[in-house]
Amino acid sequence: MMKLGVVFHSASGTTRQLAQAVAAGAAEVAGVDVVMAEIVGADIVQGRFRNSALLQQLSRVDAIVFGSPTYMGCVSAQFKAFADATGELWAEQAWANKLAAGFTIGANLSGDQLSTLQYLQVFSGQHGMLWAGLDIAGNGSAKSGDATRQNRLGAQSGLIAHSADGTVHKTDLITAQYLGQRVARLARFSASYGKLCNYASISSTYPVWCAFNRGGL
Ligand SMILES: Cc1cc2nc3c(=O)[nH]c(=O)nc-3n(C[C@H](O)[C@H](O)[C@H](O)COP(=O)(O)O)c2cc1C
Repeated sequence: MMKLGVVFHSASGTTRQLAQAVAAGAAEVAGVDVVMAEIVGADIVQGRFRNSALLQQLSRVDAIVFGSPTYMGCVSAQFKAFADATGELWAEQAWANKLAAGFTIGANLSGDQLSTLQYLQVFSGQHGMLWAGLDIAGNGSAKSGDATRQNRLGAQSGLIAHSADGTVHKTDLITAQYLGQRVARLARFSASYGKLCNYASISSTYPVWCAFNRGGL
């Protein structure tokens, strides 16, 4: 059984709704178990994230989707406290070759959410993780040609969402669900065809990778 973790912080609930949608999408993929890990303020003592059980849980998953609201153009302080607490895991590269992806939400349409996604991508890179973005062209699903117009804000390095009033847009939830499903499928693919350990092994699995991208797997 593959395991996919969804790690997120949410103060007023919108990021949590996206996290739940990511989890629901991942859970649709057969053979994938979802581990929800919420970063809460009580786990931060004198500025330091202290929930070692949550960190241990993540060492056992095959893929992690990170979520944070955009605060002042980056992740929230609570998410950053969690990230800083992974320093020892970084030193051991304990999360190397796990898949990673991310999502964020802001109150403004262009409220610097991309900067948050880019931080999540750099954070995953520091851990030697393999980043998966969205394979949906902006404002519409090229894959299915459906009418839901997924990825309405057009970011492809991950999901960017927007809520002006605390209500999460239906399309953002559908896109979050798709992101969870995609990462879960990639994790299962990676397990079936051997670990994507380095660039060389990615090259050697390239034909299979293409088949996956065409929806063949
Ligand atoms: C301290 C603070 C800073 C924020 N900074 C930004 C920002 O830079 N860009 C933006 O679009 N929204 C910003 N927001 C709005 C939040 O990102 C938005 O309300 C989000 O939906 C909150 O997520 P949550 O419901 O999961 O807590 C900020 C909110 C707070 C409280």
